[in-house]
Amino acid sequence: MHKTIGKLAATDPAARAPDGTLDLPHRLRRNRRADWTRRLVRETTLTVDDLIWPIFLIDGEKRREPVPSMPGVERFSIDEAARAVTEAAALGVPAIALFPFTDPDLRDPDGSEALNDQNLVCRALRLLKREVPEIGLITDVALDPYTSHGHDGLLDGERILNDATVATLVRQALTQAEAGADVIAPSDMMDGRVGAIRSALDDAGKADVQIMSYAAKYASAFYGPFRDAIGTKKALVGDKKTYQMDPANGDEAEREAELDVAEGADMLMVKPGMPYLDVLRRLKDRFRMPTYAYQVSGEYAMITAAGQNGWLDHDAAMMESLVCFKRAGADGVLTYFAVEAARRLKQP
Ligand SMILES: NCc1[nH]cc(CCC(=O)O)c1CC(=O)O
Ligand SMILES: [Mg+2]
Repeated sequence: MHKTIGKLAATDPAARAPDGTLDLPHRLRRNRRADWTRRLVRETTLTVDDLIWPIFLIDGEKRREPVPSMPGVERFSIDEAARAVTEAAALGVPAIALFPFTDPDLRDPDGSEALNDQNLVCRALRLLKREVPEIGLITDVALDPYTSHGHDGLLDGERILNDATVATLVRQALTQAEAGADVIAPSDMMDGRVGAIRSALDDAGKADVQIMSYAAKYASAFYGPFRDAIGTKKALVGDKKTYQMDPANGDEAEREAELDVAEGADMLMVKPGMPYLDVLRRLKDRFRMPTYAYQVSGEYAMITAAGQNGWLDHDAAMMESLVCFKRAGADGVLTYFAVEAARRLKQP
């Protein structure tokens, strides 16, 4: 019998046997002593079903163009995208998210290319729906790939116009749904856009199209490489702090999510990922919604660059980061590592 049950054994001198053995009733290391028991007590698992792969699109044919600040990530012309997405689907990745690099000549202050049903995203949607029907297609709703000033909304001088932007986003969402988007993902952070998009989709006979809301999207420095990838970094005038959230705020994330749930969001997202795991946990616990984390471009760049320098073990850091999203409450992760991670998960 342990003399010390209920006490802190190690601080009780009586608990120490003459040979120095601690008289411990609880030894948490017992469950960790071999691989089989570690597997048996594991609380969360990452599977390929948890992975959403964001990809970048460019115009042209047979083109794959590296993104310098995201080593290993390429922009695809849509024929190449079909090839890459076919491979992702074969690995079991359930969904992809599409982001266009728009020709600067097609960008204007109103982002009108967003409403063109022949734009890069719409053409990719139609091709991918035909060639890879088994994968889910998620599209980003926001104007930044299409505006000459790089903002997600319409500007009046330096002011982002909320309600006028929402009207345009609704039309962008309908254009994407018409072209074959399965999930509309508004990333713009305008107030009221989820409700407006939901009712417009329903009125258009698109009640089956889901909405994944970027409910808590922060004004983050970690989006830098993404803005390189879609070519908005040089264009962007000022910053996005009047619509994206202050990284210092957590309660406000709950209010953002609460409104999006009330407006009809099917899924919630927190973005960025790793520095915001507390926000993820709060939203999951409070709303019990399907909740996703976006491991953004800057997070990808950090892990990849440190791996390339030999400063950390790339694959181990990648897999650890992904399982930690699950532990923090994510139902899935948007990650540029999706295909690499899926390949690793396939290994015996
Ligand atoms: N609406 C734009 C958008 N959608 C996804 C990302 C960032 C994704 C990433 O960094 O990987 C951004 C960038 C931004 O808000 O400036
Ligand atoms: Mg909101």
